[in-house]
Amino acid sequence: MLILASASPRRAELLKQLQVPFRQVSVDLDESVKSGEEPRDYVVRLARAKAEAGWRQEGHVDPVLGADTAVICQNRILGKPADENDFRRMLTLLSGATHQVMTAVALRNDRGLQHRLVLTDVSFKVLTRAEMDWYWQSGEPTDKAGGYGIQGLAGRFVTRIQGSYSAVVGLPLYETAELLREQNLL
Ligand SMILES: Cc1cn([C@H]2C[C@H](O)[C@@H](COP(=O)(O)OP(=O)(O)OP(=O)(O)O)O2)c(=O)[nH]c1=O
Repeated sequence: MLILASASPRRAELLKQLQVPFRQVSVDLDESVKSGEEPRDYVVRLARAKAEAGWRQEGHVDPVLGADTAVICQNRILGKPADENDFRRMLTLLSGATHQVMTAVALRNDRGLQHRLVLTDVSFKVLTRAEMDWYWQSGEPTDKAGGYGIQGLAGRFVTRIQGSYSAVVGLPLYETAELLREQNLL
């Protein structure tokens, strides 16, 4: 059975849309950025590392999917906010601007390790202080790259998206289906 190497409930929900049976495991990884590493290299490296870690952890038998999402603004990688100040710093960068969401998905099986990288542009309205306060109070930002979730309350801040909605939420469905089909898993 396919394995999703992710603790994210959102990724599991998205993968269900592909109607392939899977089980979910979590893997523990160092997610720090290497010095001088380009954002796209970083998300690809992490997605591949998650798939590889799952493959090793679960005994090199079942195919394993891993994914990683990062929000890139002014060539800076915004991870999950460490605290409220960090959240405000991130939302101030995103306010009234267009940023890029990078999601990589990787599939490891006995034939090797494949991946896809998906880039999506997301534009935000100008955010007021009151909107930032309200959004922080909701509790939603804490576990999300860039400090927001497009699928939740922050949906109202998004004026435009160009690319893959499912990739922004955490798992690009078209590209994941493509990877699975190539390996005769779909
Ligand atoms: C930008 C954005 C991110 N996110 C989420 C997707 C990811 O779950 C998370 C980015 O962190 P990740 O480190 O990619 O993933 P994760 O730690 O949640 O799960 P795992 O490593 O176990 O697979 O932010 C949203 O849910 N909505 C959004 O609009």
